[in-house]
Amino acid sequence: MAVFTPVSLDDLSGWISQFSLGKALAIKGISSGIENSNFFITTESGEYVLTLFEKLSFEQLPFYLELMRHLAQRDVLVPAPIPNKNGSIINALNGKPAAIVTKLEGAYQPKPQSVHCAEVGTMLARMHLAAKDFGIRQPNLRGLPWWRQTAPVVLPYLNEETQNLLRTEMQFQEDFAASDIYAQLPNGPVHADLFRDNAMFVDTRLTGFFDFYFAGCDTWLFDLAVTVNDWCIDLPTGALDLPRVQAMLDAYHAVRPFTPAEQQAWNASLRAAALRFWLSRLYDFYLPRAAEMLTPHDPTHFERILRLRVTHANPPLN
Ligand SMILES: Nc1ncnc2c1ncn2[C@@H]1O[C@H](COP(=O)(O)OP(=O)(O)OP(=O)(O)O)[C@@H](O)[C@H]1O
Ligand SMILES: N[C@@H](CCO)C(=O)O
Repeated sequence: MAVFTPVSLDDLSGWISQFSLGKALAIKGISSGIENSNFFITTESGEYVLTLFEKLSFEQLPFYLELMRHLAQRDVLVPAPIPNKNGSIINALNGKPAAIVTKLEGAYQPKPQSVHCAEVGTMLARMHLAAKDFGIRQPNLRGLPWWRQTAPVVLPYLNEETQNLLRTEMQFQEDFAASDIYAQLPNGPVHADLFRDNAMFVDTRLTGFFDFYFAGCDTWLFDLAVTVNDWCIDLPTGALDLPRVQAMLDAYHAVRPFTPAEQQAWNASLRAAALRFWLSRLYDFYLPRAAEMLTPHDPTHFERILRLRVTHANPPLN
């Protein structure tokens, strides 16, 4: 259950007249999201996704939706926000900010193979390049400053050995973020949450990335590390699957070649990406928000991934 604010066909019929999409024909709630109320809608012009934002405000939304518009205009495969007749892409519906975006074909790929990872690598590199001249800047709100706030909050829930891991990794990441190598890493707007359930495929053809609501400015390498840590692993152990890693890295590199600084920073970035999701999962697990309805994701998954990235040699960037 994940429609928090209901929208009837009647509600939609009046509201949709501000868009050039024809009459509303059908609306169906989508059950899988946990942040927003999402609906598939059908109008005389086709099928779309309607999202009512439950937490993000009118002031916060332009970064995400304008980024999607910017990318879609540059042929990056992402949902394109549909403007109303005044050009506005964020409009109130039933008391919430709402947007209509194009519907991506296909379904998410729960068991990606090398061919899927290569498609994702290519599109990720294209996305980074296309976002370079995006005019709105927002930091990654789940970056180092957020880790600094969150680590002390979750530490009391951990045993001593795990506390040591977290403290040691925080220090490692502080040093990394302050290093000359880090300062040389190319950066810009990134997705920052490109897990396998945030991309659609028709067979082996990628049809697009979605769920941009953790996007922000960070290093491109961090974004790639987040993506590799989910798409290219054996899920039960967290171990990297070398053919899938190689397929993703090769495809990315073919579009946007890695810099020498990135080659040196790869291992630290894989660790940073593991730490980011370990922390957010620990926080959601031990400090669930009052109205949270769904079971939180397992934090130990990213604890395992972090331990592996620290102790095992990781495949280099070529
Ligand atoms: N543009 C789109 N095209 C096709 N399907 C979409 C699109 N946007 C969302 N969906 C579908 O809606 C579901 C929920 O969307 P999404 O993951 O963005 O939800 P959310 O509540 O915003 O975020 P979260 O995944 O963090 O819970 C997706 O799993 C997907 O099936
Ligand atoms: N991708 C995140 C969930 C938030 O989108 C996780 O797996 O922890």
